[in-house]
Amino acid sequence: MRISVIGCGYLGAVHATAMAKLGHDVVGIDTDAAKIAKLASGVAPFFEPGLPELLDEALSTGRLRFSTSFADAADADVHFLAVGTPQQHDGDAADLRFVYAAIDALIGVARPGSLIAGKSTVPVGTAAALAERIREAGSGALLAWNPEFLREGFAVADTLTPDRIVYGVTDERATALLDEVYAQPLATGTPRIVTDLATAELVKTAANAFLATKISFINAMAEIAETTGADVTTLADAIGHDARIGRRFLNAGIGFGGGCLPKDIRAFTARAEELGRGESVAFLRQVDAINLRRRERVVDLAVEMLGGSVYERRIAVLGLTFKPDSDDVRDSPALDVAERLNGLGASVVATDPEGIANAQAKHPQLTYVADVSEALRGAELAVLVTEWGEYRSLDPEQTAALMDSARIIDGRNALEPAAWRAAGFEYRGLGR
Ligand SMILES: NC(=O)C1=CN([C@@H]2O[C@H](COP(=O)(O)OP(=O)(O)OC[C@H]3O[C@@H](n4cnc5c(N)ncnc54)[C@H](O)[C@@H]3O)[C@@H](O)[C@H]2O)C=CC1
Ligand SMILES: O=C(O)[C@H]1O[C@H](OP(=O)(O)OP(=O)(O)OC[C@H]2O[C@@H](n3ccc(=O)[nH]c3=O)[C@H](O)[C@@H]2O)[C@H](O)[C@@H](O)[C@@H]1O
Repeated sequence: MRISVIGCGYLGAVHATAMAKLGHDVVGIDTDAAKIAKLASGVAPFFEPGLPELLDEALSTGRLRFSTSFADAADADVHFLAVGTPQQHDGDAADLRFVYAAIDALIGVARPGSLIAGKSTVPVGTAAALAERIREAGSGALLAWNPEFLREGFAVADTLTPDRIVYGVTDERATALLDEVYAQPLATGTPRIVTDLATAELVKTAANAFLATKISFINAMAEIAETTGADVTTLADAIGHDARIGRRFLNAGIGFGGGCLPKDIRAFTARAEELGRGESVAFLRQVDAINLRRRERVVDLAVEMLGGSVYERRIAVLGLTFKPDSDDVRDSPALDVAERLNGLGASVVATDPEGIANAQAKHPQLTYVADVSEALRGAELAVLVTEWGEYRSLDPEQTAALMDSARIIDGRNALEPAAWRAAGFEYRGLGR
């Protein structure tokens, strides 16, 4: 099939490349010329394990190309819409301007009978409004919503072998086209849910809201554990054995960040309020508040451990990205903690295996070093805020030898407390 992917950010670049891997003839379109030039030359514009190899392979087969011109999408059978839907600058709602700009551009080129399949995460009701806009413009293109559930760091596998595929459709022709697109994963038994537009949009929003709630639930338990001397990690293991609860997404720590969970729960709340259903998801405000409190907790702990002030004290911040195996620092709790400590006058030295360039672009005033040993050297406190494998496997004795004082905050509960304490560390986790 001929496929266009509109918007080649984290989602779109992976989707375009994976579609070529599935045997389709793909063009990726983005308004960012620098990004398109990189992708076209085989360079992934962000860190995602497995993507460079897949990109190379797809480009070499000739099945994948990139362009800044919507005209190059004109002959596609299916256009995937993967532009950003960030939080508005002055509120919680999603900023849909990129979605509308892309739809308007597509209306100008899409063939009658071709399908525009939305992958971006949008407030419920958006797809119906877009379908109306397409119809009013007299375009014969169809619209479907086909939300995406990939996780950064596992994006390639999540796209090639998804847990499920959801189509929101109003026309059987859309289902048939999407079945052709996903023939390969469907043939291996991937569950396919065909529904209406609103349900498809809501499935995505609900999934992210649930995941965020699960994380804030365990972080709320961490707060109680901190007051009672209980251990939240043991608690998570114990409740996680109940298959109805499950252990995944019960890791307490400095909480969730990234380009999706935080903005998606806020956009959901804003949309529900618009619909007069604010009370139905009012708990999501608590989910957000619990999450943000965890960042403050780490900063308070740092102040406490350094005897009341971090001013001019050297602190090594290990991690900048919102999670390991990503270079994404959008709404990163790790970067936020580094920034807050810096704001209190601490002498912060931050490090990350992949996130320094993006962090530097956002917060140029922080001091960054590429090497973790250099970050630790002379520090009076280490704060682990992104659980990269290389930080998890740090040797406590060697770490103590590098630092001025053996103090560590394990903001992701990723270390073995006994081993660090045995090496002389004052070790503090979150809720343990
Ligand atoms: N990042 C992720 O892991 C996932 C993201 N999503 C959703 O996918 C959407 C995109 O997210 P990301 O890829 O992370 O965002 P992003 O910000 O990395 O990428 C968006 C891209 O769209 C491009 N763009 C903006 N306006 C355009 C236009 N009119 N025409 C063509 N391109 C245009 C931008 O230049 C940018 O490259 C969001 O709605 C997000 O919630 C959903 C699942 C996973
Ligand atoms: O809509 C999206 O963009 C995506 O958002 C999340 O994926 P992602 O943002 O890549 O990252 P997650 O693995 O979900 O982690 C999100 C945040 O939660 C934190 N987290 C995760 C799990 C946990 O137990 N505890 C915890 O604090 C992570 O450190 C990270 O900051 C969802 O997991 C994807 O299914 C979804 O497609």
